[in-house]
Amino acid sequence: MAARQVVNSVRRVAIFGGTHGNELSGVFLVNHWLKHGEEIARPGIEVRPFITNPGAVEKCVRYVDTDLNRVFDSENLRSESNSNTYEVKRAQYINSIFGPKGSEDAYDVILDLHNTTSHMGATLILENSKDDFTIQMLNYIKNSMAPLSCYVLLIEHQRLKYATTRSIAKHPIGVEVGPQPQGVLRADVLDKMRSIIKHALDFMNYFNEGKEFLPCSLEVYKVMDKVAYPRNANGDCTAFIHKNLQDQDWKELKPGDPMFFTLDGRMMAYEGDCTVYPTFINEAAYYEKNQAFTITQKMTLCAQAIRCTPPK
Ligand SMILES: CC(=O)N[C@@H](CC(=O)O)C(=O)O
Ligand SMILES: [Zn+2]
Repeated sequence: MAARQVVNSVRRVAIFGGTHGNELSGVFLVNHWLKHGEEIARPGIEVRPFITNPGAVEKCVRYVDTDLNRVFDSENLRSESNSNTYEVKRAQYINSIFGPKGSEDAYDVILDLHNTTSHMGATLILENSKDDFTIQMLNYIKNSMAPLSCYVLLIEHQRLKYATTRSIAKHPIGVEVGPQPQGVLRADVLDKMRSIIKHALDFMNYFNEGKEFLPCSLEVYKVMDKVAYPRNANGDCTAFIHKNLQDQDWKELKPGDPMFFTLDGRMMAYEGDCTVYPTFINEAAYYEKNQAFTITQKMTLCAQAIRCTPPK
């Protein structure tokens, strides 16, 4: 018989919005749920909606001093940390409520709501390829979203991984839906995000009720690299996303395919040595990070069956 993991029931869940203040689906959903909690209530689970970066939400900007979704590392979270930017202080506060990161007291699950200007559709972001509970949840959400596509981006990578706000939970999940311009709310994007949250909460409810989730496999796109914009000596971009690549997130990019164009009419091709799957193509927030798109490879993860510890 295949092994089955017995996991504790889910007790505390947070839904974060406004980690980036100009990504409005999460801001409006969380503010709505703060007033009308029935939609996200599930028996026996404390579900807490929370605006993580109110200063950035107020100004409708990504961040005030520094990107909140990059500062949840042990260095910044140490209370004696001498960085006292708005976001680092905020990170310490958030960690004191929903963490501490890596401890038994941390929240079980954090769903962090984001939007992208890229054509990524409904995307779930996974941080750990060995987290069977989360893989099972993402598999459930993906199947429940069908026939709508729902992609899973695995950001586990030695060099490229970043310290996210949600990473203080035992099971962190990023919800990334696009395309939506910064500071804009689109109904189609909001609907997708809202369904993802419904299915995530339903999964945790069924799990707590004792339902067994059988072994599963999940197709994910694993982050392999990022591609920078070509720039001149002044640091200005000299080439931009080619029209053949625009909106082609999750589709094959082959060596020789057009990648960038220059204003003087040159095309620059992708010169990797194998077919890859680009995503976060032309994400507005990544110009300052000098990231034109992310390169991923498709792979399949497997998770053992899971079942909740029976109540004593
Ligand atoms: C466009 C955007 O903000 N994306 C998120 C992805 C994530 O939450 O992992 C970020 O860069 O923090
Ligand atoms: Zn974001």
